[in-house]
Amino acid sequence: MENKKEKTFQFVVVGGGIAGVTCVEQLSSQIPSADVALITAGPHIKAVTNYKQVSRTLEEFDVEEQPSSVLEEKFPNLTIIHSAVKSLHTKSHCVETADGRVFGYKKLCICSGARPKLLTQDNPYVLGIRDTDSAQEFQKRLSKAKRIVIVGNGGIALELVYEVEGCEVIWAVKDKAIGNTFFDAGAAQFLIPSLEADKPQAAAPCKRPRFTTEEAAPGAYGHGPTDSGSALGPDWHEGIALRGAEQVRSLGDWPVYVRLTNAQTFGCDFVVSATGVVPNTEPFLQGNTFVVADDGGLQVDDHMMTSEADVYAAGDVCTACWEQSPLWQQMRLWTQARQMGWYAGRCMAAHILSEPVELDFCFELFSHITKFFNYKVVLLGKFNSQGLGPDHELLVRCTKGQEYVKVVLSGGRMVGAVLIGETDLEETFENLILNQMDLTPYGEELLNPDIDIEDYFD
Ligand SMILES: Cc1cc2nc3c(=O)[nH]c(=O)nc-3n(C[C@H](O)[C@H](O)[C@H](O)COP(=O)(O)OP(=O)(O)OC[C@H]3O[C@@H](n4cnc5c(N)ncnc54)[C@H](O)[C@@H]3O)c2cc1C
Ligand SMILES: NC(=O)C1=CN([C@@H]2O[C@H](COP(=O)(O)OP(=O)(O)OC[C@H]3O[C@@H](n4cnc5c(N)ncnc54)[C@H](OP(=O)(O)O)[C@@H]3O)[C@@H](O)[C@H]2O)C=CC1
Repeated sequence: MENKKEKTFQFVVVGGGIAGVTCVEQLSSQIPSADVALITAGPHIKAVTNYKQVSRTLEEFDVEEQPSSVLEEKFPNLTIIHSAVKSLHTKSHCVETADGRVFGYKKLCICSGARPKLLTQDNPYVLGIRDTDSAQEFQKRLSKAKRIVIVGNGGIALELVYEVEGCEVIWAVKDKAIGNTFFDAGAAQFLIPSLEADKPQAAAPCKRPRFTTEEAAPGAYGHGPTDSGSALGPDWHEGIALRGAEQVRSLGDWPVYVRLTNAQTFGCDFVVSATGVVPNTEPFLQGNTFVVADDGGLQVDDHMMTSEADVYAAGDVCTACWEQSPLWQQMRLWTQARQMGWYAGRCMAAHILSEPVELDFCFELFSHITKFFNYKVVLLGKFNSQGLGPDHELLVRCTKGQEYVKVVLSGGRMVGAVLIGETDLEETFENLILNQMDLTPYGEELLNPDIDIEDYFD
């Protein structure tokens, strides 16, 4: 391999998604003279735009698909190589691309993302949604569909059941409440009426969601991964019509049938498997000795380093295996991909410059801003009481159709919160979680709507 190397770069980053691009930007601005290469399978790169720090840990931004030349113009020492990495040779510090080229590295960061974890593989009637291509394929199929089955209860399913119009939607959920990855049953109950109501911008004329509470039978149907590009992100469905063909077919005439574990069988035009993701590790594992976490991600330490020397990883492909703050957990999200990519770049540069680097503050507190069913949603800390014992306490305030506020207390201290609607509480609650003040004296007054909580804690 050694003598096949076309060039050796100081830094090589694999993957043009948000983690890889942020890592490259960080490396290029920290050491402008360094030779940096970004190797990516897809034709475009993802860039963070309109970045806004909302509070100490909450951030909001847009994501834009851009031609890679924009990045190369910004950073003259950056080379972008459009090819998939086929193999990695950690001993000789080089990667081989699908078009047969070999590049050496001093430090490497793997940011190859993840792909949909489909119910079954290689069935043309089961789709996953990940990148622009798979979203377009979904839209094309939906335009002719009269009934679809959506399996899964996480972010993608929540977005789809709200957005899809003109097509009967059967939503197969194995939990008792909707949105289990983000919400508890109370928040789910608050959101349900939005599914039945007309959407603000347009009515949903033929939307007939039906809810089941059983898991899809494992022998359902599958289709191979279609995910060479980067993952979609906030507002991915804006600008693409998610409208079906409106009329319902007669029974007995469907291209595919899904049998659920509650013994019900549904015919449909196709199945969307919105059942989570699997990290893209394949080309990197073979011949190397990476330690892989239970969820299939490359294990990384508090410097984003994998178990292989000089190899870092960031974003959806990695699993955070450092001793974590009691208020943070990994979720494969846009924000964490940006934060990890940025921090990995910082660590790689610091290691080359022999400078110390400490775990970034953003990993102190889990925070996420998003939108579901047209409501602003803010999640902080252990928002779903993750990992807490039975002695934790919940305070809830709910105004139907307007807001849902839940606070998680442990030992009298706030450790998490769910804020749905325009509550304006995120900054105050973030502070209360970060400073771990004993809130026992305030009791339920904490959520009293007649008290201006911001003034209260000033
Ligand atoms: C439909 C959808 C909606 C979402 N909505 C939200 C949201 O609202 N908020 C939120 O926070 N998160 C959201 N997410 C999650 C978010 O998109 C991901 O967590 C994030 O994009 C991960 O970024 P990444 O850079 O790690 O990986 P990706 O974006 O997957 O990028 C991986 C990159 O690696 C490249 N690659 C892969 N293998 C190779 C290889 N062998 N060689 C070279 N290159 C390779 C790919 O081409 C790609 O460019 C959503 C995800 C989906 C699918
Ligand atoms: N607004 C946002 O922040 C959004 C974020 N995303 C992110 O994109 C990624 C992909 O989204 P998504 O695919 O929805 O993944 P998620 O991990 O969010 O959710 C997967 C869901 O599928 C369920 N599930 C898994 N296997 C089965 C099965 N065999 N039968 C029935 N249900 C099953 C899971 O249940 P269980 O948990 O019990 O295993 C879970 O409810 C995630 O990282 C997600 O966080 C996506 C869209 C929007």
